[in-house]
Amino acid sequence: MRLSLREVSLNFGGVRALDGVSFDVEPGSVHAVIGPNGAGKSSCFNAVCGIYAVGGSIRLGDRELTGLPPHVVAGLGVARAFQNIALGGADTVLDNLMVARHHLTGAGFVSAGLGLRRVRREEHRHRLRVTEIAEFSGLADVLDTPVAELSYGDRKRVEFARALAMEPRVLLLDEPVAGMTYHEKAATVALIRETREVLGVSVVLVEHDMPLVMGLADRITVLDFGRVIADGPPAHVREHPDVLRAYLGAHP
Ligand SMILES: Nc1ncnc2c1ncn2[C@@H]1O[C@H](COP(=O)(O)OP(=O)(O)OP(=O)(O)O)[C@@H](O)[C@H]1O
Repeated sequence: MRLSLREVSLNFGGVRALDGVSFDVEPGSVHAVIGPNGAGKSSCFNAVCGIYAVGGSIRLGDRELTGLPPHVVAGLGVARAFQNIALGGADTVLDNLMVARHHLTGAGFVSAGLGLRRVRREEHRHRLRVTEIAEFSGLADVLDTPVAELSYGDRKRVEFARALAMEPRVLLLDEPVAGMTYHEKAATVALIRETREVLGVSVVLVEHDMPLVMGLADRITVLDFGRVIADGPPAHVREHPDVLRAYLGAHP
Protein backbone atom coordinates (compact mmCIF):
# COMPACT_ATOMS: atom_id res chain seq x y z
CA MET A 1 0.00 0.00 0.00
CA ARG A 2 1.29 3.43 -0.92
CA LEU A 3 1.92 5.98 1.81
CA SER A 4 1.31 9.46 0.40
CA LEU A 5 2.02 12.82 1.99
CA ARG A 6 0.50 15.86 0.34
CA GLU A 7 1.22 19.44 1.36
CA VAL A 8 1.85 18.42 4.96
CA SER A 9 2.50 21.40 7.22
CA LEU A 10 3.33 21.75 10.88
CA ASN A 11 4.18 24.82 12.96
CA PHE A 12 5.72 25.14 16.39
CA GLY A 13 5.03 28.73 17.35
CA GLY A 14 6.98 30.68 14.75
CA VAL A 15 8.94 27.65 13.49
CA ARG A 16 7.67 26.00 10.34
CA ALA A 17 8.84 22.44 11.03
CA LEU A 18 7.10 21.08 7.90
CA ASP A 19 6.24 23.34 5.00
CA GLY A 20 4.11 21.78 2.26
CA VAL A 21 5.85 18.39 2.35
CA SER A 22 4.74 15.96 -0.38
CA PHE A 23 6.20 12.57 -1.28
CA ASP A 24 5.14 8.97 -1.90
CA VAL A 25 6.48 5.79 -0.35
CA GLU A 26 5.93 3.05 -2.93
CA PRO A 27 4.64 -0.31 -1.69
CA GLY A 28 7.45 -2.71 -0.80
CA SER A 29 10.23 -0.13 -1.03
CA VAL A 30 12.91 1.24 1.28
CA HIS A 31 12.51 5.00 1.47
CA ALA A 32 14.92 7.25 3.34
CA VAL A 33 14.13 10.71 4.70
CA ILE A 34 17.33 12.69 5.17
CA GLY A 35 18.38 16.27 5.83
CA PRO A 36 20.52 18.42 8.11
CA ASN A 37 19.79 18.85 11.83
CA GLY A 38 16.44 20.53 12.38
CA ALA A 39 15.30 19.86 8.80
CA GLY A 40 12.02 18.30 9.94
CA LYS A 41 12.71 14.55 9.75
CA SER A 42 11.41 13.69 13.22
CA SER A 43 8.47 16.02 12.74
CA CYS A 44 7.67 14.17 9.54
CA PHE A 45 7.71 10.79 11.34
CA ASN A 46 5.60 12.14 14.19
CA ALA A 47 3.11 13.53 11.69
CA VAL A 48 2.78 10.16 9.92
CA CYS A 49 2.31 8.34 13.26
CA GLY A 50 -0.49 10.65 14.33
CA ILE A 51 1.50 12.15 17.21
CA TYR A 52 1.19 15.68 15.77
CA ALA A 53 -1.90 17.11 14.15
CA VAL A 54 -0.83 18.56 10.80
CA GLY A 55 -2.26 20.41 7.85
CA GLY A 56 -2.48 18.65 4.49
CA SER A 57 -3.09 14.99 3.84
CA ILE A 58 -1.37 11.73 4.80
CA ARG A 59 -2.86 8.61 3.26
CA LEU A 60 -2.18 4.90 3.44
CA GLY A 61 -3.80 3.50 0.32
CA ASP A 62 -7.26 5.07 0.33
CA ARG A 63 -7.33 5.73 4.07
CA GLU A 64 -6.81 9.24 5.32
CA LEU A 65 -4.56 9.10 8.39
CA THR A 66 -4.51 12.78 9.34
CA GLY A 67 -6.56 13.45 12.44
CA LEU A 68 -6.42 9.84 13.66
CA PRO A 69 -4.84 9.06 17.04
CA PRO A 70 -1.53 7.10 17.07
CA HIS A 71 -3.01 3.75 18.12
CA VAL A 72 -5.52 3.87 15.25
CA VAL A 73 -2.77 4.77 12.76
CA ALA A 74 -0.73 1.82 14.10
CA GLY A 75 -3.75 -0.46 13.78
CA LEU A 76 -4.15 0.57 10.13
CA GLY A 77 -0.62 -0.61 9.43
CA VAL A 78 1.92 2.11 10.18
CA ALA A 79 4.26 0.86 12.92
CA ARG A 80 7.22 2.68 14.36
CA ALA A 81 10.34 1.29 15.94
CA PHE A 82 11.36 3.94 18.43
CA GLN A 83 14.94 4.93 18.98
CA ASN A 84 15.97 4.10 22.56
CA ILE A 85 12.45 3.10 23.45
CA ALA A 86 11.97 1.96 27.02
CA LEU A 87 11.55 -1.75 26.46
CA GLY A 88 10.24 -3.75 29.38
CA GLY A 89 13.74 -4.63 30.60
CA ALA A 90 12.72 -7.23 33.16
CA ASP A 91 10.38 -8.90 30.70
CA THR A 92 11.57 -11.44 28.18
CA VAL A 93 11.84 -10.85 24.45
CA LEU A 94 8.72 -12.96 23.99
CA ASP A 95 6.74 -10.85 26.49
CA ASN A 96 7.80 -7.65 24.75
CA LEU A 97 6.69 -8.95 21.36
CA MET A 98 3.37 -10.23 22.72
CA VAL A 99 2.57 -6.79 24.16
CA ALA A 100 2.99 -5.31 20.69
CA ARG A 101 0.15 -7.51 19.42
CA HIS A 102 -2.46 -6.27 21.84
CA HIS A 103 -4.04 -4.01 19.28
CA LEU A 104 -4.65 -7.08 17.09
CA THR A 105 -6.59 -8.89 19.77
CA GLY A 106 -9.44 -6.44 20.17
CA ALA A 107 -10.29 -6.55 23.83
CA GLY A 108 -6.99 -8.24 24.72
CA PHE A 109 -6.26 -11.84 25.54
CA VAL A 110 -8.48 -12.05 28.56
CA SER A 111 -11.85 -10.87 27.45
CA ALA A 112 -14.94 -11.55 29.52
CA GLY A 113 -16.79 -12.50 26.37
CA LEU A 114 -14.37 -15.19 25.28
CA GLY A 115 -14.44 -18.69 26.62
CA LEU A 116 -11.23 -19.87 28.30
CA ARG A 117 -10.49 -22.33 25.53
CA ARG A 118 -10.85 -19.66 22.89
CA VAL A 119 -8.60 -17.30 24.84
CA ARG A 120 -5.95 -20.03 25.05
CA ARG A 121 -6.23 -20.80 21.35
CA GLU A 122 -5.96 -17.12 20.51
CA GLU A 123 -2.91 -16.68 22.73
CA HIS A 124 -1.30 -19.78 21.24
CA ARG A 125 -1.81 -18.41 17.71
CA HIS A 126 -0.16 -15.12 18.68
CA ARG A 127 2.75 -16.93 20.35
CA LEU A 128 3.40 -18.91 17.17
CA ARG A 129 3.39 -15.77 15.07
CA VAL A 130 5.60 -13.88 17.50
CA THR A 131 8.06 -16.78 17.52
CA GLU A 132 8.17 -16.64 13.71
CA ILE A 133 8.84 -12.90 13.81
CA ALA A 134 11.58 -13.41 16.41
CA GLU A 135 13.22 -16.03 14.16
CA PHE A 136 12.97 -13.71 11.18
CA SER A 137 14.60 -10.94 13.24
CA GLY A 138 17.46 -13.14 14.48
CA LEU A 139 16.14 -13.38 18.03
CA ALA A 140 15.19 -17.06 18.15
CA ASP A 141 17.94 -17.91 20.66
CA VAL A 142 17.01 -15.18 23.13
CA LEU A 143 13.20 -15.46 23.16
CA ASP A 144 13.11 -16.26 26.87
CA THR A 145 15.91 -13.88 27.88
CA PRO A 146 15.03 -10.67 29.78
CA VAL A 147 15.62 -7.72 27.45
CA ALA A 148 17.85 -6.05 30.08
CA GLU A 149 20.41 -8.86 29.63
CA LEU A 150 20.75 -8.41 25.86
CA SER A 151 23.51 -6.64 23.95
CA TYR A 152 22.79 -3.22 22.46
CA GLY A 153 22.47 -4.73 18.97
CA ASP A 154 19.97 -7.33 20.15
CA ARG A 155 17.91 -4.72 22.01
CA LYS A 156 17.67 -2.77 18.76
CA ARG A 157 16.47 -5.98 17.10
CA VAL A 158 13.77 -6.30 19.74
CA GLU A 159 12.58 -2.77 18.91
CA PHE A 160 12.51 -3.78 15.26
CA ALA A 161 10.74 -7.08 15.93
CA ARG A 162 8.26 -5.36 18.22
CA ALA A 163 7.23 -3.07 15.38
CA LEU A 164 6.99 -6.06 13.02
CA ALA A 165 4.79 -7.86 15.55
CA MET A 166 2.17 -5.21 14.86
CA GLU A 167 1.89 -6.65 11.32
CA PRO A 168 2.57 -3.31 9.62
CA ARG A 169 2.33 -2.44 5.95
CA VAL A 170 4.75 0.43 6.55
CA LEU A 171 7.55 0.29 9.10
CA LEU A 172 9.10 3.56 10.30
CA LEU A 173 12.67 3.32 11.58
CA ASP A 174 14.27 6.23 13.40
CA GLU A 175 18.07 6.00 13.07
CA PRO A 176 18.11 2.20 13.01
CA VAL A 177 21.92 1.83 13.06
CA ALA A 178 22.83 4.68 15.44
CA GLY A 179 25.57 3.56 17.82
CA MET A 180 26.00 0.15 16.19
CA THR A 181 29.23 -1.71 15.47
CA TYR A 182 30.15 -2.54 11.89
CA HIS A 183 28.74 -6.07 12.20
CA GLU A 184 25.54 -4.94 13.89
CA LYS A 185 25.02 -2.42 11.08
CA ALA A 186 25.51 -5.06 8.41
CA ALA A 187 23.01 -7.35 10.14
CA THR A 188 20.46 -4.53 10.40
CA VAL A 189 20.83 -3.67 6.72
CA ALA A 190 20.24 -7.33 5.85
CA LEU A 191 17.17 -7.40 8.08
CA ILE A 192 15.73 -4.26 6.45
CA ARG A 193 16.29 -5.75 2.98
CA GLU A 194 14.56 -8.98 4.02
CA THR A 195 11.68 -7.04 5.50
CA ARG A 196 11.12 -5.48 2.10
CA GLU A 197 11.79 -8.60 0.04
CA VAL A 198 10.34 -11.40 2.16
CA LEU A 199 7.52 -9.61 4.00
CA GLY A 200 6.77 -7.01 1.32
CA VAL A 201 6.62 -4.36 4.04
CA SER A 202 7.67 -0.82 3.06
CA VAL A 203 10.40 0.64 5.25
CA VAL A 204 10.76 4.38 5.82
CA LEU A 205 13.91 5.37 7.64
CA VAL A 206 15.52 8.48 9.02
CA GLU A 207 19.26 7.89 9.11
CA HIS A 208 22.39 10.02 9.24
CA ASP A 209 24.75 7.35 7.89
CA MET A 210 24.96 8.49 4.26
CA PRO A 211 26.86 5.56 2.69
CA LEU A 212 24.34 3.23 4.29
CA VAL A 213 21.36 5.25 3.03
CA MET A 214 22.79 5.50 -0.48
CA GLY A 215 23.34 1.75 -0.64
CA LEU A 216 20.05 0.70 0.91
CA ALA A 217 17.28 3.10 -0.11
CA ASP A 218 15.26 2.72 -3.30
CA ARG A 219 14.26 6.35 -3.00
CA ILE A 220 15.31 9.30 -0.88
CA THR A 221 13.44 12.43 0.17
CA VAL A 222 15.67 15.30 1.28
CA LEU A 223 14.28 17.90 3.68
CA ASP A 224 15.77 21.27 4.50
CA PHE A 225 14.02 23.86 6.69
CA GLY A 226 10.85 21.79 6.55
CA ARG A 227 10.71 21.64 2.75
CA VAL A 228 11.41 18.88 0.25
CA ILE A 229 14.45 20.00 -1.74
CA ALA A 230 15.00 16.72 -3.61
CA ASP A 231 13.22 13.41 -4.05
CA GLY A 232 14.28 10.44 -6.14
CA PRO A 233 16.64 7.48 -6.41
CA PRO A 234 20.02 7.76 -4.64
CA ALA A 235 21.92 8.58 -7.85
CA HIS A 236 19.59 11.53 -8.51
CA VAL A 237 19.69 12.87 -4.97
CA ARG A 238 23.45 12.49 -4.64
CA GLU A 239 24.06 14.79 -7.60
CA HIS A 240 21.37 17.34 -6.83
CA PRO A 241 22.95 20.81 -6.41
CA ASP A 242 20.51 21.85 -3.66
CA VAL A 243 21.37 18.72 -1.70
CA LEU A 244 25.10 19.30 -2.06
CA ARG A 245 24.62 22.85 -0.89
CA ALA A 246 22.20 22.24 1.97
CA TYR A 247 23.18 18.86 3.19
CA LEU A 248 26.79 18.19 2.42
CA GLY A 249 27.91 21.75 2.97
CA ALA A 250 29.50 22.01 -0.50
CA HIS A 251 29.69 25.39 -2.20
CA PRO A 252 29.41 24.76 -5.93
N1 LIG B 1 8.26 20.05 20.13
C1 LIG B 1 8.81 21.09 19.50
N2 LIG B 1 8.61 22.36 19.91
C2 LIG B 1 9.16 23.40 19.25
N3 LIG B 1 9.92 23.27 18.16
C3 LIG B 1 10.16 22.05 17.70
C4 LIG B 1 9.63 20.87 18.34
N4 LIG B 1 10.03 19.78 17.65
C5 LIG B 1 10.79 20.25 16.64
N5 LIG B 1 10.87 21.60 16.66
C6 LIG B 1 11.57 22.45 15.68
O1 LIG B 1 11.11 22.08 14.41
C7 LIG B 1 12.20 22.01 13.47
C8 LIG B 1 12.30 20.61 12.90
O2 LIG B 1 12.75 19.71 13.93
P1 LIG B 1 12.89 18.14 13.76
O3 LIG B 1 13.22 17.58 15.11
O4 LIG B 1 11.72 17.59 13.06
O5 LIG B 1 14.18 18.06 12.81
P2 LIG B 1 15.10 16.80 12.49
O6 LIG B 1 15.39 16.87 11.03
O7 LIG B 1 14.52 15.56 13.01
O8 LIG B 1 16.43 17.15 13.29
P3 LIG B 1 17.58 16.18 13.93
O9 LIG B 1 18.33 15.56 12.79
O10 LIG B 1 18.44 17.17 14.68
O11 LIG B 1 16.89 15.20 14.81
C9 LIG B 1 13.43 22.47 14.23
O12 LIG B 1 13.60 23.84 14.00
C10 LIG B 1 13.07 22.20 15.67
O13 LIG B 1 13.75 23.09 16.52
